[in-house]
Amino acid sequence: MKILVTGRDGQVARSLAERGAGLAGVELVFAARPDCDLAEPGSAAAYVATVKPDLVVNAAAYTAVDKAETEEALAYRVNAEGAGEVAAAAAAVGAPVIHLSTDYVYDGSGDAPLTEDRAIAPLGAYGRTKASGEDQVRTANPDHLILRTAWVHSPFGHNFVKTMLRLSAERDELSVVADQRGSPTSALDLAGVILALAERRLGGDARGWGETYHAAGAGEASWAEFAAEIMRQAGATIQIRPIATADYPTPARRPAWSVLSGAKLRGAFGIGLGDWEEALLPVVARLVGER
Ligand SMILES: NC(=O)C1=CN([C@@H]2O[C@H](COP(=O)(O)OP(=O)(O)OC[C@H]3O[C@@H](n4cnc5c(N)ncnc54)[C@H](OP(=O)(O)O)[C@@H]3O)[C@@H](O)[C@H]2O)C=CC1
Ligand SMILES: Cc1cn([C@H]2C[C@H](O)[C@@H](COP(=O)(O)OP(=O)(O)O[C@H]3O[C@@H](C)C(=O)[C@@H](O)[C@H]3O)O2)c(=O)[nH]c1=O
Repeated sequence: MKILVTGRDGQVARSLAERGAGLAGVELVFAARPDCDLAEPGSAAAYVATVKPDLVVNAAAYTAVDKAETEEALAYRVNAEGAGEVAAAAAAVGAPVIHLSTDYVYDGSGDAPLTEDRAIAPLGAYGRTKASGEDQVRTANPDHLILRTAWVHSPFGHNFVKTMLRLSAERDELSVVADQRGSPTSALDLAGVILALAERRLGGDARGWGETYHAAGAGEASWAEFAAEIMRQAGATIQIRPIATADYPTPARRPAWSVLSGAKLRGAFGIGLGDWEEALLPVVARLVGER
């Protein structure tokens, strides 16, 4: 069985490569950006038609949250139209698609873990383009799973854990927002869940497909608490100073509350991600070890 993953060099794709290496009966094919460029109409269709996968994971995306405020047309092309084209290309070869979306489709209201039936209302351009991407995937390929994840970190690419570790080597104190709460997620754990879902589907069990699920680390944290735990695990002595969002101005607005409930995914498939603090341990250990 052949699984095609777009966005070869991203955090989730590289985690899929690591977790999926040596899986019996599964061939993973990774599409690099030039070969399957979601910004180029027709590129995904041609690539998918050539590879003829049994299942597609769309892990490619425009993920620069602040930059998207001034590049929304490009972000829309990649995250909305491009995602729709990947899903349509999968449908054309009879393949189901697993598409990744984000907690930034929510407006940040709430004080209990969000469930998937909550109305979406993105605050920024990135979230808007991802919300539209969900719709385009649903329309283009009814045989889909949309997984909304959040606050993704890994030993790969760019992420908050790497930023915090880099800054901790340069400063004595770090100011980090304490009034945005969410669900830190290890891309490695997420990859394990994606592969489990894909294997079950390729084994012929399509129950639970055609739906949207949350797939994020269990528990919750503010960015400041996330940063403090990163420092604790890294053995760094730097002080994390909790601040308000207003004291850390950014071009894009971010949700104040985007803690995601994993109950629907667990109910449908009996799987989910573990506690975020535990999932962070191997990531921090690897990154500290690489220094
Ligand atoms: N990172 C996070 O915190 C979160 C991510 N998500 C979602 O999860 C998914 C995976 O995210 P993650 O792995 O972290 O993202 P990354 O930013 O690490 O990787 C995204 C990949 O997409 C590629 N890409 C960008 N533009 C294009 C394009 N035009 N055509 C083809 N490929 C392109 C990038 O290529 P290049 O390497 O050349 O830049 C990169 O390799 C995305 O859908 C994202 O929206 C959801 C919630 C949180
Ligand atoms: C670097 C830094 C950030 N912050 C704040 C800014 C922001 O509110 C929060 C996170 O900042 P970042 O810009 O690193 O993270 P951001 O790019 O907003 O991360 C998001 O990426 C996209 C792709 C998603 O889908 C989301 O789930 C989420 O993971 O931390 C500080 O308070 N202090 C700091 O020193």
